[in-house]
Amino acid sequence: MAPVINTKLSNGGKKRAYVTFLAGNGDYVKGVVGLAKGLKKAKSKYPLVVAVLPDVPVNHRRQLLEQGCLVNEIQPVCPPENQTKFAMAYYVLNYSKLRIWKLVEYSKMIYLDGDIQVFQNIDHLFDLPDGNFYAVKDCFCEKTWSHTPQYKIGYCQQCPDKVTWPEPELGPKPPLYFNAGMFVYEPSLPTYYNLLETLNVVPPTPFAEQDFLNMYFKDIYKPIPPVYNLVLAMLWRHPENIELDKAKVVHYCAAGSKPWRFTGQEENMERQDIKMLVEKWWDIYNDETLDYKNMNVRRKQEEEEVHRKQKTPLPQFYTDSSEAGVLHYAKAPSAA
Ligand SMILES: O=c1ccn([C@@H]2O[C@H](COP(=O)(O)OP(=O)(O)O)[C@@H](O)[C@H]2O)c(=O)[nH]1
Ligand SMILES: OC[C@H]1O[C@H](O[C@@H]2[C@@H](O)[C@H](O)[C@@H](O)[C@H](O)[C@@H]2O)[C@H](O)[C@@H](O)[C@H]1O
Ligand SMILES: [Mn+2]
Repeated sequence: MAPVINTKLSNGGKKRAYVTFLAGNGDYVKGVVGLAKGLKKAKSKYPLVVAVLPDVPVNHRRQLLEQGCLVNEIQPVCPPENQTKFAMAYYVLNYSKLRIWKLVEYSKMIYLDGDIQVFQNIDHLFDLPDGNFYAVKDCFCEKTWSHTPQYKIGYCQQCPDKVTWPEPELGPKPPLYFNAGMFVYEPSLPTYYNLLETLNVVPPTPFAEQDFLNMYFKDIYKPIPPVYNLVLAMLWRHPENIELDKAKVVHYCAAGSKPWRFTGQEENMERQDIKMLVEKWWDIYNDETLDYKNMNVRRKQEEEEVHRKQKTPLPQFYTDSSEAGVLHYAKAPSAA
């Protein structure tokens, strides 16, 4: 019997963090910088880990460090050789997201795509019961789904009664399917290694790692409300399911909606709600008060103000170490 490996740190592994994924030397780094600033504006109390592929250049990594991100280099994950035509050619690199299951210094993490913005605090999602995989249901109505039977018959899980699933012809209804741009999960080495082993024997499919994760976690997947991952296509496909002003997380995944390369030319990009959401993204991206270096200055000023108001001297610890010029550890009072 193999010894049970304690994959959690000795401190009970209660560390939590947000995590995103960055590949290449292109403009997605802007998405991640925007996400880092959005989490700060939403006063999240957890850090943002950025899992970067080796091809992410040093100056992009520096930008992320300057925003207070924890940059963690990961190796690519390549699916087995296959003739599959991915819905988007670059989806093949998204399999590398699977490396985030190896981040076992954290007991629970929230994964967010780099084209996501967090407009309201979602830290409470870390308190969801362990042992499940939480994510928002996707929509099958965009033409990116034209290869699927559900698209062909006009079935979508967002409105399952509109076109009922024809079991006699197509067999059982597909299980609930989530968008893999945002999910709450628990890093685990056994799960990580089993994910990679399973990937080697499962043929790739058009939505790459999103299809794979849906297959792998289908028994523990628990849907959470769309306010936690507003897939933009929902605005024109299922407006009845959306209350835009309540959206805490917006996912700029519709074709042409990436704010940092927005032209407004693609289908649906002329909509006022899309333009408003893109503008909201830029307001955060351009807000210099959210830059980490400025936040540190502001935090120091706030602390000094508190000490001034309380007329309390700085703790002895700081004055000693500054005189001694070295940091020494304050001795904990003896238990005896
Ligand atoms: O050139 C790229 C393409 C994708 N990504 C990362 O992979 C995620 C998934 O890709 P994308 O969001 O474009 O897919 P969509 O949600 O639009 O289908 C992105 O959010 C980024 O975090 C990246 O870093 N560089
Ligand atoms: O690699 C597959 C990707 O699949 C998903 O995006 C899709 C999906 O949402 C479709 O339903 C939409 O129609 C489409 O626009 C959108 O790009 C994830 O957002 C992304 O993180 C990633 O997993
Ligand atoms: Mn995305």
